[in-house]
Amino acid sequence: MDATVAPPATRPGRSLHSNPALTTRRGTRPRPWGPAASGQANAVRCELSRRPEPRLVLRAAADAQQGGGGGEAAGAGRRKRLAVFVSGGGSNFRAIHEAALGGEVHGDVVVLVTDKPGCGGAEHARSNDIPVVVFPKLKNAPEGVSVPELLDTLREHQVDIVLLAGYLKLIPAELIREYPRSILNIHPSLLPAFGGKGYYGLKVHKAVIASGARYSGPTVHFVDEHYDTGKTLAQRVVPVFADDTPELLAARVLHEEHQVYVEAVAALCEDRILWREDGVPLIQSRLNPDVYL
Ligand SMILES: Nc1nc2c(c(=O)[nH]1)N[C@@H](CN(C=O)c1ccc(C(=O)N[C@@H](CCC(=O)O)C(=O)O)cc1)CN2
Ligand SMILES: NCC(=O)N[C@@H]1O[C@H](COP(=O)([O-])[O-])[C@@H](O)[C@H]1O
Repeated sequence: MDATVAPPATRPGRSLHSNPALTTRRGTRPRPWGPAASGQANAVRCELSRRPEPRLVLRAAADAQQGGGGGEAAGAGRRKRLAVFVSGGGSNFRAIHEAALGGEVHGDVVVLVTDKPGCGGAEHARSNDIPVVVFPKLKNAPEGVSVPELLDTLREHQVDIVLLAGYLKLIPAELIREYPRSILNIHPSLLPAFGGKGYYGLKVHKAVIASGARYSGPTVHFVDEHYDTGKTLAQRVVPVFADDTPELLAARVLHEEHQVYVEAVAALCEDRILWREDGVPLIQSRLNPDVYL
């Protein structure tokens, strides 16, 4: 499918989602977020600035000669088979698993991969009869599999989509090639800021606070050969407060992670990811196919 979408002016009757340029209204002093506010549901008052929509030339993943979601209409197609990679507690894994069981995600977690077989994510998998595979093979995890063995295991489970959820090892290029435009990661900062080697867990939030940034939030991105350099698919924004600790900020970001990752995974499972001409992936709204997020 190659849908060229012209600006609204020439397309009466259909409106595209305007990219909101969040600006405070002239003369309005931005109000503080959250607890510092006067108890109202405060946010910076914004107005949508309607700019002429850029011409969107969109292609479904299949049409872009890539793997990943096919070209079926949104919501069509069989349930996707998911592999989730974790290294820690696995709260994002659990959010995705619960969304799959509850019907929000049109897929099923069929295998859990971890470098830490005793971690919370692996425990959750075992208690839900989801097979656990250890990767990579390490001194303290001799039961780990090699890259070819991992690929064979994912094929045996007929995995369609790979989801990294707090996994702390570099995904090898062989896996990237096997699953083009079908591997997602959740990172706890607004990439490209505060990403790359050494940026994981509380280290990310410590760096954000030390930088003086006033906003942070999670990024869902496609995975390429390097840490955190793949194409951004979705983000959420949270405030950073003056008295924040890394733990407080981590909890605020994690809450948003659980929602934005489930939304992104749901879109990938329903083939609602379209690729803009310049290579940026967009989520097609489930409610209105003319809206791209
Ligand atoms: N090929 C890719 N592999 C992985 C990606 C990716 O984008 N491409 N994302 C990471 C997840 N991640 C950030 O989101 C990330 C994880 C770990 C590190 C890191 O510096 N790791 C340390 C080792 C830490 C440990 O073993 O305890 C390191 O490599 O020295 C950075 C970013 C998952 N894989
Ligand atoms: N750079 C990778 C990274 O820092 N990932 C982060 O690890 C945490 C895992 O939590 P979870 O195990 O509860 O999902 C999450 O905050 C995730 O964004």
